[in-house]
Amino acid sequence: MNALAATNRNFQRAARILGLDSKLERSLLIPFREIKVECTIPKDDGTLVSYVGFRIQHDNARGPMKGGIRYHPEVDPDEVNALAQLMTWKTAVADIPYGGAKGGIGCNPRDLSLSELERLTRVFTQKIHDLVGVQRDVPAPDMGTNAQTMAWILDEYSKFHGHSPAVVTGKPIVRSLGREAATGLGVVFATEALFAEYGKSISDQTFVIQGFGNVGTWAAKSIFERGGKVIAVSDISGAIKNSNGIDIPGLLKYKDDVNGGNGTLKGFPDAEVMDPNELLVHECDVLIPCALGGVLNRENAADVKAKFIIEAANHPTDPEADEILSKKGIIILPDIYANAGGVTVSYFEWVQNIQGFMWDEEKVNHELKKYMTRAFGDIKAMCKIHNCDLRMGAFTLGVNRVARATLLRGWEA
Ligand SMILES: NC(=O)C1=CN([C@@H]2O[C@H](COP(=O)(O)OP(=O)(O)OC[C@H]3O[C@@H](n4cnc5c(N)ncnc54)[C@H](O)[C@@H]3O)[C@@H](O)[C@H]2O)C=CC1
Ligand SMILES: O=C(O)CCC(=O)C(=O)O
Repeated sequence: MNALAATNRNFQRAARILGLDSKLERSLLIPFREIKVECTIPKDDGTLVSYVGFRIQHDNARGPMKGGIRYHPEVDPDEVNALAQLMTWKTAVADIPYGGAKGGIGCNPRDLSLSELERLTRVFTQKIHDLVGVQRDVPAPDMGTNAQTMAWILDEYSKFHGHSPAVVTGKPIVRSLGREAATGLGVVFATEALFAEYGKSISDQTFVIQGFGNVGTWAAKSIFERGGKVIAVSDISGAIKNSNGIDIPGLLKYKDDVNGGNGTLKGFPDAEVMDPNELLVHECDVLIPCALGGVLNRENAADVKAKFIIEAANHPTDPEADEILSKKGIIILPDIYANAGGVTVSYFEWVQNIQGFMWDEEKVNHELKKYMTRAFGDIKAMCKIHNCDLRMGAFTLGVNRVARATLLRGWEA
């Protein structure tokens, strides 16, 4: 099922549970604005190459729209639309004063040099600068982008509008303490909130992680620091396993030492190579997808052996897989809650930039834990009211908050 159909289906199930009026339901589903731009840049050898960039602004009933920018070959309007919609429900679940948006460029960042990536980012910013803004739409990193990308956007945007640090979040560490780690650390705080219900702790569980980029590395590091055993990980280059637990600091150092920090886990000596397709169905307590959407589907769901799935990636579980996994009794912590740590710390960064005042990292992480724990309690309350699973608990929570804000603001033009 494509990403948009899957996301719409979850939204519609929540709308039905909440008994939303059909006109309100339709209005919440249609994006506020869809932007599609051509981005042509000269390559380093002087030849021209054109890419298509998107920014889909889904909803702003609760505040400025917010969400990452993805550089990936599979970026297309349906995928970005689904991701933008998920941001609307996610910011509402986290109860931060934002709506939802997402952007992306259909490109493979690994095939572009640093200077080509900079030119592409600047051209994209020139094309969208008058439609984003501190109180309008605030981008951040996602797959294939990082703090450097955000610094270029800030610089380019500021040429048009004056210095505007709060126009993007996830900026380099000098401007944003804690944001780089936030999604992965938030995933671990979310897991701890879930485990509290089951009397479990990170240190007595085994973990399998798909994707070893921003989210996967920080989740793995935080799990390792708490005594959890990461027994298999994968990235675009392949998958590795070690039933005694992978030495995560060693793997991070290995990845950093290869290719100036852009390395992969390929060739890491203290683990066995495994089939990446086997990784998702590997025997473990907790499976954490941290890469692409739709990786758990009707082809592999029946074979999943994990007891818990923590959705660090956006929409990693197809609705068909959701049904199969639920019937097997596997507990799924849904994306719009599990990976909300990133946007929550983005919110802290935005607040600090607007105030011109910087928090220390201890405060950032303390507040992050508070927000993640509170949101879990709010989701559980919805599960109890509507007698539903955690995904519908999170969706009904998010959709209800956005629907209430929409109705309070009124319909008149
Ligand atoms: N960066 C952030 O703050 C947030 C990211 N997310 C979601 O988390 C996921 C990962 O994002 P990031 O870590 O930022 O991206 P990233 O670009 O830093 O890392 C992605 C990782 O996935 C790996 N990967 C790509 N294709 C793969 C495949 N077929 N099999 C296994 N691994 C593969 C890459 O090699 C890389 O290790 C995405 O779904 C993103 O939307 C969600 C919330 C916030
Ligand atoms: O930090 C942000 O604003 C957005 C993060 C993001 O794109 C996501 O949560 O999927």
